Amino acid sequence: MAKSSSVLQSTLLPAFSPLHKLRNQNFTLSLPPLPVSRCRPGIYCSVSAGETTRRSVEEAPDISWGCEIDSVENATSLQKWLSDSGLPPQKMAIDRVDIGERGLVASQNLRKGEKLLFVPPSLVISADSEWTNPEAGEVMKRYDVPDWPLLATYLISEASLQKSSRWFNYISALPRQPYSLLYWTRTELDMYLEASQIRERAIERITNVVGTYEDLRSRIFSKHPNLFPKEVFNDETFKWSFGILFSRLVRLPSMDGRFALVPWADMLNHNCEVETYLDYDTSSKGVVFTADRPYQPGEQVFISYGNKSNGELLLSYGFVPREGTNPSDSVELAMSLRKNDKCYKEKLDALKKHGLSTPQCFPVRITGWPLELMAYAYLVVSPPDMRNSFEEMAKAASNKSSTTKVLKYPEIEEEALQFILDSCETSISKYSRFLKESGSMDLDITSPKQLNRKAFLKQLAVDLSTSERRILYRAQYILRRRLRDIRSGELKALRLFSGIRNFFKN
Ligand SMILES: C[S@@+](CC[C@H](N)C(=O)[O-])C[C@H]1O[C@@H](n2cnc3c(N)ncnc32)[C@H](O)[C@@H]1O
Repeated sequence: MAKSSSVLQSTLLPAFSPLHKLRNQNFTLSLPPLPVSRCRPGIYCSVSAGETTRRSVEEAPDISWGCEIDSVENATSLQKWLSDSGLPPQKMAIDRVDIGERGLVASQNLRKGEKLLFVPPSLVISADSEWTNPEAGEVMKRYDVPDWPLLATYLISEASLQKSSRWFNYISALPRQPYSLLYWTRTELDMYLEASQIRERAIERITNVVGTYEDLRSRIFSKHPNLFPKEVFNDETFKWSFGILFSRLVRLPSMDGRFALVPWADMLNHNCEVETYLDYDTSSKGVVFTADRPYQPGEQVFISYGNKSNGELLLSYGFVPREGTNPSDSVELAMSLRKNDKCYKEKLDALKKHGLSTPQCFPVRITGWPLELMAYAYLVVSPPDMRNSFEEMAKAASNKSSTTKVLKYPEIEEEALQFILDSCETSISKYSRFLKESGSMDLDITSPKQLNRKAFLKQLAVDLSTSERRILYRAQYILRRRLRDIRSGELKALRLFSGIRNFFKN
């Protein structure tokens, strides 16, 4: 399903499309935003289960690199290797933490405004990094592969070379199974995220990853099987490498917007209340962030992954911040043209002309909804005698309108608001049904490990649904109040009118 508004775009949002769609275009990726998340001790998500994974496991070997996400041992070796390789002495250390399992913790007082990290470019992985297997790198460059699939292939290539790769210590400390919706099976997505539009986004993303791998396989790997053997470069290893990229890749604005994996910096967890981002510092020539608050020794240090909704955080990073703590939270509301509309085709053509469709999703926030959504609602409810305005409405709904003028059609405002309210209520009822049923949902468990996984996924889905429904409840409240005001205003006008009429009669 398409999304028209750019409200959710942030500089740190990964946008990813398969090669067959984006050939010769640059992939645009970036890192994530920052809400406070709840710690869920004792629940781990390290087991693959479900039909997709089972099938893949039969076809391809398990990922044999990386570690359990809470492993501090590998992180300690990483820390040592980084300092031996030129990372300056740090005021933070890797440790087990309440939020995010492993994270960076202040080892001394940190001042607000202080620059931290200073990871040199030699320790950063980007599209320009040297390949331990130079022939494989040459082939990928010859095909002009864009950054995202290039980096995904690079990561697999280096991981498979184990100790011969200079990144061995880094890769050993990466999670063997990154938390991300890429690891949810189709059944799990359908069962747990049935009410949320994030389900569609996850399916789309999984399809893109599979499509990208298939494209690389048919165009490049199959022609160079010695350099890219199937046992190493397969859909399972690509799921892993893309999972790592989605949850750890950053865009560095001061390095010409380059995408990079920054060892050490990628141990920082996200907090919605923090407003500081990673970037390259031209004066110190290293990747830094500036502390936006003081930290005491032992306190966990956070950065922002960008202004992302809870759904987007779940999609890329596999966690949902605690309800009400994410000021950037939003929910996608789906709206559709009415099938029995006499002007259905004309309206659809107008939408298509501006890159929109039916159904179409718009982000609703706790503070309100975008003007594009209102324009779309006007188009849906407008009668045939307003056909001259269809074009203007579709354009305004697409966010491409050059004027900042707010569309106003007083004659259909009430109907448009009622239409949005109906869409909200349809969506609310889906969330309520899921939340009610989730209490008695059969988890179909066959082992204790699966119990952990299923309970974990279900909890994430409940948290996401609760936070998305909360935004819709707020929208419902505002819409009802507005409609009440309009209707009572009309009533008053009507009374006034009949009063005047009676006056003249008498
Ligand atoms: C860039 S890595 C941060 C380091 C990571 N904690 C580790 O141990 O490798 C991003 C991952 O950290 C975790 N994470 C980051 N911020 C979090 C938060 N606020 N709540 C829960 N998990 C978080 C998620 O698993 C996410 O996919």
